[in-house]
Amino acid sequence: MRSAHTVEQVRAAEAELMARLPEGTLMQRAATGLAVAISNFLGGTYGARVVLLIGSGDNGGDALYAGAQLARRGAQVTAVLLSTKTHQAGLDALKTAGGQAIPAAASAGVSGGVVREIAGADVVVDGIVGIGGRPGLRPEALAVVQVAEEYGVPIVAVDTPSGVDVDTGETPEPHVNAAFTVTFGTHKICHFVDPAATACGPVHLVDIGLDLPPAEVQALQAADIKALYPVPRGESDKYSRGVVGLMVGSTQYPGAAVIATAGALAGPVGMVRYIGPDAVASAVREAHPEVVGDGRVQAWTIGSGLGDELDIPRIRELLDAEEPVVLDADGLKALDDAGDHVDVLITPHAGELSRLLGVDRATVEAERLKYARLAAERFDVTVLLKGATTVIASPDGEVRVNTNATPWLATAGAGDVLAGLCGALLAGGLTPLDAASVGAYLHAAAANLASDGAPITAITVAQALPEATRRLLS
Ligand SMILES: NC(=O)C1=CN([C@@H]2O[C@H](COP(=O)(O)OP(=O)(O)OC[C@H]3O[C@@H](n4cnc5c(N)ncnc54)[C@H](OP(=O)(O)O)[C@@H]3O)[C@@H](O)[C@H]2O)[C@@H](O)CC1
Ligand SMILES: [K+]
Repeated sequence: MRSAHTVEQVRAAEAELMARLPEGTLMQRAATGLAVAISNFLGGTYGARVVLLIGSGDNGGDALYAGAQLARRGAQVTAVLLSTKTHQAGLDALKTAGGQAIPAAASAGVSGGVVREIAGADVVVDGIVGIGGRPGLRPEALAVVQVAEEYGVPIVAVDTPSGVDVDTGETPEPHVNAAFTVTFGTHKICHFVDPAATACGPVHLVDIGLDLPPAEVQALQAADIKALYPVPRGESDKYSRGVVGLMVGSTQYPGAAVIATAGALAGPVGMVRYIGPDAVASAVREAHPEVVGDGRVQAWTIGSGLGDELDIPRIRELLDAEEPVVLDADGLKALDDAGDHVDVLITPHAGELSRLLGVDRATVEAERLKYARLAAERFDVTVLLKGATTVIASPDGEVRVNTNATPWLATAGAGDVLAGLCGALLAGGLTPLDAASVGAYLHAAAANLASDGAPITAITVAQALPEATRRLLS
């Protein structure tokens, strides 16, 4: 499991640990981890040209000490000082190791010397701000970051890409887009939640020995997902493994029924029931002869591809019944904030969530964590907000993210596969939070297998689910 803590939690853990250790120990641990990561990225340090962008705080201190270590191993290191305040001991260490420091600005904009240094660098290290920063980049920082972008020099973010909102993952202002990020002690929320997560690139975690409380946001990994998956036992039969009912697809969108059924059949259930118009049911049985009709189920998937044919009173009855429900796509129109929906999992994309909450789509895209949490609380449901990183928020405030998706998964019908699969996982006995976590993970893993760098269709994702599950469970 990967955990992301808030800045406040990190500060408290840091204070507690620093009180027991000689001064500067944590920064040295951070700097060593950073120097190793940069050296690995460069494939060695001798002769490499490294530019450090240094802000006024300890984030700059980390970069300066790491720069000193790289300089001692033969790198040519230049610190660009963005503030009149600089971590003095770090700067002294860099100079002692043979590095140099220059101020960022000339009278108008970035000095020619700084442009030349950046243009010739193999890597730029962003030590502008870390967890003490406010969103956005000040003009002098923005100007040097733009020089690095212009010359295509990769930027390594120290702890966090400067300019992002660390505790929310929002990016309301200009920020660094990192080739990768090296963070310390624990992940921060910006590493997991988009749009900031995308700005981080891959994130390397350096252990500095912090003792941390339960995390605000968690990203389950393969071993966690494996532990949750409902594997049948010797005494299981098709009913005890769970039966999922699908109320999806329509004469308008018959394909959604076929695709969602494929997702459900690849889940852990013993049986799949389909309820819908005769013509659609025939299409489903033609594609999947094992599917049966109406009867008792342990969970429902409702909504994918219902189009205008949705029966809102009937859906509301099912939402108020005992069986847990995955509510997707058009079915979301039946959701109201009056009922008790603790066993309901909704699977909107940003546009659908924006309609549910009455805010515009761009706002939801920009503040994904906030709006996933808000919907979970308002409707008393678990929310799986689809996207490059999926945010899953439960009504009791627990938040998880799924980070293994491929952009190729943005294809018509992929959401139907996910809805069918999540329904099967609910019927298999998982809670909405766990069903969403396992569903999002396997859906993305299947997409990666199916795609392997090429375009995919929803059906090929469903077809890859058994192999993704096999690899997970083996
Ligand atoms: N905690 C830990 O466990 C460990 C932490 N460590 C490291 O320390 C880092 C935190 O250091 P920190 O507290 O000194 O804050 P940090 O982010 O360097 O700078 C804040 C200062 O920057 C300024 N400023 C604010 N916004 C700005 C902006 N948008 N653009 C430009 N400047 C801006 C503002 O100062 P001002 O200029 O306004 O006076 C503010 O005071 C952390 O991320 C990690 O790298 C590790 O060494 C070891 C373990
Ligand atoms: K940074």
